[in-house]
Amino acid sequence: MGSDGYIQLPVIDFSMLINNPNQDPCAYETIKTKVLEAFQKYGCFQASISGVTPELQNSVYDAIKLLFDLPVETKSKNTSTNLFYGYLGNSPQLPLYESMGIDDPYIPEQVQNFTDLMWPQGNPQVSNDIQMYVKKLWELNLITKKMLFEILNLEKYLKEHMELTNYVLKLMKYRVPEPNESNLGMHIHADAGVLTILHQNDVEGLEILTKDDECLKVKLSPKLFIVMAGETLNVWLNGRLHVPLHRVMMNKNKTRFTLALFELPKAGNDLKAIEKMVDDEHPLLFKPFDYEEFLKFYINGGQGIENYAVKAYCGVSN
Ligand SMILES: O=C(O)CCC(=O)C(=O)O
Ligand SMILES: [Fe+2]
Repeated sequence: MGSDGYIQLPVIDFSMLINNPNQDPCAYETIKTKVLEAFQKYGCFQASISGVTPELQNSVYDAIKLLFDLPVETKSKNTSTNLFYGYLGNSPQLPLYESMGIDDPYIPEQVQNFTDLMWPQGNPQVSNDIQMYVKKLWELNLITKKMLFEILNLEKYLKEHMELTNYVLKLMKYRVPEPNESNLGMHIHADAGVLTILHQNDVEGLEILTKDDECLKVKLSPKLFIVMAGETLNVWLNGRLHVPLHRVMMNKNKTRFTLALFELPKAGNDLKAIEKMVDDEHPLLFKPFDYEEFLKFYINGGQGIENYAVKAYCGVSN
């Protein structure tokens, strides 16, 4: 499966699809199949998309670097309605890690408010670049979800499920470990939400645990975005996909920056399997749950929590 400790993830080209009125229906169908197969086998894939120029990417990463160079008092002004998504840093558990989050980042004013908070004198360039970048990540999220629901014959459930979630853009930094420090950037975990779109700068570090229990590195390519399934998606689909466990290990002497668009459930909704996904062959795997209640359980170090936290919370034991 892997060579030289690297995982060979499927690479799927979306560049002809998004915003293309002359889209080839055959190409669309082929990609749909690839998406489903990738999610079933790996729980993730790498996507290429159009409209993200190297200039835009460089400019966004330059901006992130400037952001993390701001004083802690300024960075701490970044708060989020989603737990864990406001400014985080200096954690004894994850000393290398620092992050900031922007709620509903597809709304231009949200990004603008964030940059105004960080740079009270304004920074329209950074704000515009982040907005453009988020738009691309968001389009990729939407088309992936649409394809997945279509290929599973769940089109009629798509709209109602889209109303159950919101988005957070997370900007992350991993500093280089000191000689006496562990190089663990982030503990092994599965993402709890629906879909995550990840992009990193020129420093590798993401590792994925395969179904064969091998922890393999993801090969870096500035042109590729990682699309990853989260546990909530698998609750909706009653376990039809693989949800990958992953972690970050810092292997190089270079600071690592990551951008991630997380799709997360809104509080106050019952998250449960779509009826069509439950039958004799596929018995119910998860009890309905509320994301906020799950987070409370998680924070309190809930019983039985291992790497698959949602499964530990609402998995049906048999
Ligand atoms: O930085 C990365 O590449 C991964 C981050 C991650 O897994 C997460 O924030 O859930
Ligand atoms: Fe993650």
